[in-house]
Amino acid sequence: MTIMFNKTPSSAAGDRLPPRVRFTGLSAGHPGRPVLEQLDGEIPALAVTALIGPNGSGKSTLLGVLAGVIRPTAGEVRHSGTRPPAFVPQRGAVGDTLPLTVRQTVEMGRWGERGPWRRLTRRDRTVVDEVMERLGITALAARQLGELSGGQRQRTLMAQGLAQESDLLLLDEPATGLDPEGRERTAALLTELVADGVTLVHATHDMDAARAADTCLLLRDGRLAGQGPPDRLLTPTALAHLWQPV
Ligand SMILES: Nc1ncnc2c1ncn2[C@@H]1O[C@H](COP(=O)(O)OP(=O)(O)OP(=O)(O)O)[C@@H](O)[C@H]1O
Repeated sequence: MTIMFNKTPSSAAGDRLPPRVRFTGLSAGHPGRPVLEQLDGEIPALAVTALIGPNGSGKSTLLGVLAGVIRPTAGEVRHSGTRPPAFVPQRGAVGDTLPLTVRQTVEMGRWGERGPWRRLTRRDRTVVDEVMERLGITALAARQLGELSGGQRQRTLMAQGLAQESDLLLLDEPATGLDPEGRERTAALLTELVADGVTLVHATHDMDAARAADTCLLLRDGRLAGQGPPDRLLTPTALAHLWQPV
């Protein structure tokens, strides 16, 4: 098993960018539970990739591997970026009872840069201010995480991810449970982030969000069932096959 970070991305003008992440023969899972089996694929740079598949097909596990929080049991994951990825988990995965305000939660996004016990610099505070403004949560700064609605908590976690200023943002179902306006704002934000130089991967059950992505990875029972642009990949036949019982 190998995980590599390449510090020198080649970006000669006009060249097709190398993928931000390439994985080959990738197997991974949880203690006593193998999930992903022998995946070969890539995450194109400066694009939105949607991970699609039924419940339990391995989307969150793949995000965990890309984020570096789950170690592959076999295969290779090769990163071409210069910064560690930022991972935004499903909002349900974050405890309601954590005694943290919204601002403190977003500030944790700077810990990778600063360490948890150091004072934040002026620049750190500016980054935190900017991402909170961008996500529309400035007015919630002093509220406890546990007092927020689902959508507000989702935006707070997203702000924490953005505060890391990574060039690879991994989002686990960022729009689940949001109202239509919230889903539209999330979709617009993803497009803006790519324009800002971020590579995005999001797991989703929302077919509109998947169709708006540049590329899709279809997972079925821990295996890669397809990879490519949504108009080619998300055909009625492919989707019917994906959701057939294994
Ligand atoms: N912490 C864990 N320990 C053991 N098994 C786990 C753990 N997390 C997930 N699993 C199992 O791994 C498999 C893949 O789960 P994963 O969360 O990656 O699927 P998913 O495609 O993201 O599902 P969903 O759409 O429901 O979020 C499932 O069988 C799940 O039960």
